[in-house]
Parts: sequence; structure tokens; C-alpha cells
Amino acid sequence: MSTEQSAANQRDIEEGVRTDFRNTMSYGSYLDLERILSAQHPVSNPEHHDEMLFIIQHQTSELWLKLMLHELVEARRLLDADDIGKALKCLARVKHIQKTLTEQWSVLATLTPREYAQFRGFLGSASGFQSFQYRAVEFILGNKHAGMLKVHQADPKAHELLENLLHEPTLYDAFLAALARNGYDIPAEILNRDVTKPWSFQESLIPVFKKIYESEDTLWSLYQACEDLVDVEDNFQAWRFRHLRVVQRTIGFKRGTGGSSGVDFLKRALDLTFFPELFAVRTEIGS
Ligand code: HEM
Ligand SMILES: N[C@@H](CC(=O)c1ccccc1NC=O)C(=O)O
Repeated sequence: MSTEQSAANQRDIEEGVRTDFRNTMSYGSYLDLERILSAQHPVSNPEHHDEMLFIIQHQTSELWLKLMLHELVEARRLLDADDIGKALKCLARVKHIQKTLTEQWSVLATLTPREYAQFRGFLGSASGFQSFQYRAVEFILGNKHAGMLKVHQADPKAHELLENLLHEPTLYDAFLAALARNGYDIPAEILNRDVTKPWSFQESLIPVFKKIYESEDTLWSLYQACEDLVDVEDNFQAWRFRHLRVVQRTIGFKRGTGGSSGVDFLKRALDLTFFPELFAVRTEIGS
């Protein structure tokens, strides 16, 4: 560091640094910041200071959900193409996104019950239950529920996305099909199941996963894929649990704006599982 800089405690802008963006793409224009940063519209009147936190917490969550869905769809495509290595790369990214989403709850947890109560009434019947991207992620991970489409009948694009995902195989379906192509004995009823239904526990998969976990010559990438799916489910449950705890500390046991019983309804989501056999096999694993 030059002595002049340390004395002034200010970095000189170098000669080559670009400053004129009248005719070229800049940071802000590339990222469409004008739109993103003008998309926060508090509805409280008079405007409540903390509503900005509430809006931005949701908007950032929705951006991460968008990327998570993008990566999960790609992971499923790569499994279909038998490119397990690249699918693992996508899942690694998904896992980091999930960590960020879960960590982020601590920001919203600074909202006190009273602060929230002061603007909650302005939210009407809006609720995170109506997040189509969250529902899309649940669908591709296997928690299919045709009844959820109804919530999106007024939004044709969201409805179409969910309708398509409802009828498409899940990430787990794609993985099991890849295992079958790799010589594992996956029953035909499982490979040809009705993919619009939620996944149900399949005892016949336990020996398959036992073999993957215990055999010396298991392909490392298949073993790793099993472990990544376990991580994705664990991370998802951690998000659900943090949501539940933040909800409990902010609204207690009030009913939700979406019309549900609130905390009790959210608690029941903790019993849902995406890849039950990958957890059940652990009971069977010996030394
Ligand atoms: C103070 C903050 C929050 C409170 C009090 C709250 C409360 C609730 C409640 C009570 C429900 C149940 C549905 C209902 O009747 O409304 C719900 C669902 C949901 N919320 Fe929140 N929430 C908060 C923040 C968030 C944030 C930041 C997100 C991020 C996107 C979110 C996403 C969701 C989702 C996806 C559901 C549906 C969950 C499911 O189907 O199991 N919530 N929330
Ligand atoms: N369901 C929440 C309201 C809520 O959190 C919310 C309202 C509008 C937009 C997003 C929301 N987030 C999550 O549910 C409540 O009952 O207070």
C-alpha cells in the first residue's frame, strides 16, 4: 500500500476503471435493479417500518426458491441422461441454497410479536401457503398434492408450472430409473407408478439401498447421490422447523392468514418425508 493511500485512508480509482455507461451494459442494467428495487410495496397505512423486512425476507426467499427449482429440474434431467456426476453438482448447489434459506430465518426472527401485529391485519388473506415456487419445489421432491393447484387458479402461469410438475416424475423417480438402468432391481410397479400421487413407502427398495450402502463395488456417485438426497431432505425439514419456530414466536397459536390453524398445521408438515427408504435402510445397515 502506498504511503499516500494509508495517510488519506481512501483508495484511488484506477485510470482503467470504467465510469461511462451511457452506451454499454452496466451492473444495474444487467441485473434489472430498477425493477427489483422498486418492487417493495408496503401495504400498511401508516407505513410500518418493519414491513420492509417482511417483504424483503419473502422476496429473497422467492429468488432462492427460483434458483433451487432451476437446479432441481436440471438435476432430474441429468439423472435421466445418466450423467450422475453433473447431477451431483446441481444437488451440491441446492444444499447450499437450502442452508442460506434456513439461516435467513434469523433476520425475520428479529421481528417482535407486537411489531408484526401492527401490520399483520393489512396482509389480508395472503400467506406463504400460496407460494407457487415453494409448492413447485415440494412437487419435484415428491410431495405431490393435486389439491394445491386450486390455490393458483387465478394465476395461469403458476397453475401451468404446477400442473406440469404434478404430471412429471420427481427427482426420486428419476434417480430410481437411473438405478434400474445401472442394474439394480427396481420393481416395475415403482418405475411405472402414478407420478401425480405423493410418494409412498416402498419396502422393496430397502434391499436395493442396503446393497448400495454395503457393497464394496458400489459406484461412488450412486452412493453419493443417496447421501445427497438424505441431506436435501434433512435441510428441507430444518427450513420447515425454523419456519414453525419463527411463526410460533411471532403469532403464537393464532390462526394463519391463509385460513389454517397455524402452528398446528405447520407441525403436521414435519411428518412428511420425501425419501423414506433412504432413512429406513439405516436401521438395517450393519458393520
Ligand atoms: C412472521 C413471519 C411468518 C409467519 C407468522 C408465517 C405464518 C405462516 C402460517 C400460519 C402458515 C400456514 C398457512 C396459513 O394459514 O397462513 C404459513 C405457511 C407458509 N409460509 Fe409462512 N409465515 C411467516 C413467514 C414466512 C416466510 C418468510 C416464508 C418464506 C417464503 C414463508 C413461507 C411459507 C410457506 C411456503 C408456507 C406453506 C407451508 C406448507 O404448506 O407446509 N412464511 N406461514
Ligand atoms: N401466514 C402469515 C402471514 C404471512 O406470513 C404472509 C403474508 C403475506 C405474504 C407472505 C406471508 N408469509 C408466510 O406465510 C400469518 O398468518 O401471519
